[in-house]
Order: sequence, then C-alpha cells, then structure tokens
Amino acid sequence: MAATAFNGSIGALQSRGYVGNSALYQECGNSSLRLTSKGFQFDLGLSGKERHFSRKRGFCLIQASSSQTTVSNQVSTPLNNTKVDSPKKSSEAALILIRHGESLWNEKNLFTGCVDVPLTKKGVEEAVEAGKRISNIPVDMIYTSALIRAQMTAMLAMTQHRRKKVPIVLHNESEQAKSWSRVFSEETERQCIPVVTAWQLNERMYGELQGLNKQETADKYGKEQVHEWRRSYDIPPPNGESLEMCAERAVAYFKQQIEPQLQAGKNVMIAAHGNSLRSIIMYLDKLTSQEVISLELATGIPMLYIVKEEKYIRRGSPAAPSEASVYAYTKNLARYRQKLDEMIH
Ligand SMILES: O=C(O)[C@@H](CO)OP(=O)(O)O
Repeated sequence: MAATAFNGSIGALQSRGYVGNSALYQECGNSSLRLTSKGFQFDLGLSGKERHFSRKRGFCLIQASSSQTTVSNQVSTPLNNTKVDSPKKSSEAALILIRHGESLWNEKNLFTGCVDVPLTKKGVEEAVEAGKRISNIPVDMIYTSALIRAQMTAMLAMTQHRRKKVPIVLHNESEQAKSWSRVFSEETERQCIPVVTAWQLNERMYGELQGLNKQETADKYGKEQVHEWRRSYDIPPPNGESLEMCAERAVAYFKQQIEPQLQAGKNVMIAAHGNSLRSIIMYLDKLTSQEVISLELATGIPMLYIVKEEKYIRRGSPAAPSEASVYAYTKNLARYRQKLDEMIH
C-alpha cells in the first residue's frame, strides 16, 4: 500500500472522513506521522500538539468501531499527493445501482418481468432506507426503467438526499411533451436532477411465466428447470427473454447512454431490476456466463461503483449515510462531502 503526502492536520483528515473510528498512527521520523485507516495510508507532517500526541503514544490504535468499511486495498489513496482543497478537473465519477424495493408481486412470489407492478409498503420502506444510505453521495443524473417499481424506488430514495435537489422526470417522448415540460429558470434547473426513463432498463421479459407463482411453477416443471429459466445466461423462459437477450438491450443502453455521462464525470444513479441489473453488473465486473448464475441482488440495496480511467471499481453497498470511507474513493467525492458539510453546518 503506497503512502501519500497530505498537507493538513489529522483533524482535517478526520473532518473529511478519511479517518474514521479506527486508525493506526505510527511515528516515522521527527516531524511526520504515518496514519493507516480504512485501507488507506497517509504521511502527515506534524506540528505542536499533534507531534506531542504522536510522541506520547508512539504507536497506537484508536478506539475501534462497529461500522463496517467497504474500502478494499485495490485503491491505494484518493489524494495522490494533491491537497484535498485544490479543485482539479477529473473524470472520476460515482455510479449507484439500486434494484427496486419489494413489489406486490415479489411479496406474492409471482414472476413479474415486464408487468408494471407497484411497491409494497415494505418496498417503500426499503427505498427510503436505500436513500438514507446514499444520502451523502452526489447524484447528477438518474436513470430508471419505464416501470413504476423502479421509478418509485428512485424517487423515494431521493427524498432522503441531503442535497435536496429535485428529481425531474424528462418527457422526450414527443416534441409537445418536451416543450410542455420545459423549465425557464437556469437557477431552478441547477437545483434539479434529470431523471431519464428507459424501457431498455426494464426487467427481463419473463414470457409465459409472468403472473405464475414461482413455487407452483417449480412444483410443476421441476426445481432445476425453473432455476435454469431464472438464472441461466442463455436459456430463455417460454416465449420470454434470456439474460443474454436482456443484456443485448440493457447493456447496449448502458454503453450508449450512461457510460458517456460517467466518462464526462457525472455521478449517475440507476434504479432498475434484478435481471437488467445482473446483466449490467456482468458487464461492469466482467463476469462470465457461469459466474452470473450465482449473482443475486437483494431488493432496495444500493451498490456503489467508482468509475476511474474507464474502469469500474466495485465498492459494495454504503452501510450508512455516515459511512465516511465512501468519500475517500475519489478527490471529487471528498470535495463534495466537504462542501456539503459546509453548506449544512
Ligand atoms: O419475477 C421477476 O421479474 C424476477 C425479479 O423479481 O424474478 P427472478 O428473481 O425469478 O428473476
């Protein structure tokens, strides 16, 4: 793990969220302190009180925490020898994926596919909870499927966002719809998050299984056959889409419409479905058709990726809004967190 120079105090690191509940401080030389926290390492120049603190304790472990961290050692440091405060253009971006909360047909254990079923009360609560987990992560654009359960999830999640920008569904289906939904204030537009709805992100079309009970179908056709229909890569359910067919539209849409936004540094949230997201994750994580069989997504759990130099770095699910380590992933996120804190306090 490479250490990096940081021009600031320990307090500054703490307030930016790089140092959380547990950190290993180690003196290295007269005036510097090496700090290891959340899989990151920083060399701190010390002055006065801080030098005294480190001398006194030498090598110490600060109070351990119960909060889990999703940082992995893949990323050595977010700072790259740059001051956190100095703004620098970067094409790093955050990508949040959320499978919709529980729907009324999830609850009844029915194959849903492209049938447009709303959320249950539990699904609403899951979406709100998901929103809390990502409430500190910047969102510039939202993509949802054309189905109400994904749209409800996105909107409910955004009610929890600290930045309080207003998600606005774009209506580009006709020239009239476009012109009738125009906003005439640039300032108001800046306070909005465009929401693009796309059928290509819809759940995989389940064909003649739509509306059938999953357990009864397994009893009738056998557990293995039903598992093949539900999870295999290239075997479609009767008259429906296989995951491969679903990927042909969902991943193509992701590459054509969403990837360019990420490459331009926009932070994107996608609210979609078990199988359309499985196909996108297969692309992001370069999973094989064998590996994707065991990929299962829970309802209402946000997953974070950092997009850096055209690579997707999976960061798992932020455990809580106070999950400080999320902001150590990129300089932009660190700056955003700092600004947000300044705005709110
Ligand atoms: O019924 C569906 O549309 C999907 C998602 O709920 O089910 P499965 O998990 O079987 O792919």
